[in-house]
Amino acid sequence: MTEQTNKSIKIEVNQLDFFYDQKQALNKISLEIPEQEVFALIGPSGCGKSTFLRTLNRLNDLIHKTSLKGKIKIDGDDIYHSSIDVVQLRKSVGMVFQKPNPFPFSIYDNVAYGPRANGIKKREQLNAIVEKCLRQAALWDEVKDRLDDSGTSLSGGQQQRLCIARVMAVEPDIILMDEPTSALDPLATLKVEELIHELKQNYTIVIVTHNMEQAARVSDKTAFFLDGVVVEVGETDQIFTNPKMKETEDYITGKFG
Ligand SMILES: Nc1ncnc2c1ncn2[C@@H]1O[C@H](COP(=O)(O)OP(=O)(O)OP(=O)(O)O)[C@@H](O)[C@H]1O
Repeated sequence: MTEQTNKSIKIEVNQLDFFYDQKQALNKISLEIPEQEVFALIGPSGCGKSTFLRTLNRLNDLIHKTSLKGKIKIDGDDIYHSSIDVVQLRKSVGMVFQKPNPFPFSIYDNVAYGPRANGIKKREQLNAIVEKCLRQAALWDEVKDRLDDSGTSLSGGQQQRLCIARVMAVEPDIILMDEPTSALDPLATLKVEELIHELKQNYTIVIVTHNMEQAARVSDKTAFFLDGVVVEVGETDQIFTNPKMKETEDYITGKFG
């Protein structure tokens, strides 16, 4: 829940339109996402939440025949400007997917992969990064004696925390999460939610979730999407207890979606 409201704006989205070929999936989205908060995106299936999330690290660029209008600024820089290094952008805007997707390597190598790719070769340095990230991901105690085991040998919830550790190892500022707990059981979900709460001290987090209780539990601000439009955005408490728009109320009370 919100502790303070005077944080600086990390991500500024202005009049964003997004198209898959001729089909418009996002329509005039304008949002401000403050730093070191959790920002939830909710709305019925197909309303554009994942599309929006992927515009923030330009992952949609990889999809054929897509186009975009409007502006997205991160720390004041237009991330679609021709001078932007997209590889660097994706390092600073990490992503955790719906289904845990560890590499078929050891637990250690999953976390060390990004730092190694960035040129870090010294074993002690890699050891320190691996331990720090696994601790931050609240996984260290469960895996410290089996770092050489395959990442895929972990439980689903552990795999998702390993993926979060892997993202953190490249030192992003922003972590995007696309339904990160939808494949997890309630206990594993709780652990990941606790982790999200811890992580916002250091990161700006944008999370897509279908789980209304989860949005209410973990986020500071919430945007309600419908048919590619942001119908309402505000403090999570307000959205869930006193929504201004009828569509928001109908959705959060389960009347549709
Ligand atoms: N790769 C794609 N090519 C063409 N259309 C797409 C593609 N991905 C998404 N869409 C369309 O864009 C619209 C928004 O989809 P998106 O996946 O962003 O919605 P969502 O709110 O995340 O849905 P869900 O909650 O089901 O994951 C939908 O109409 C979808 O069919």
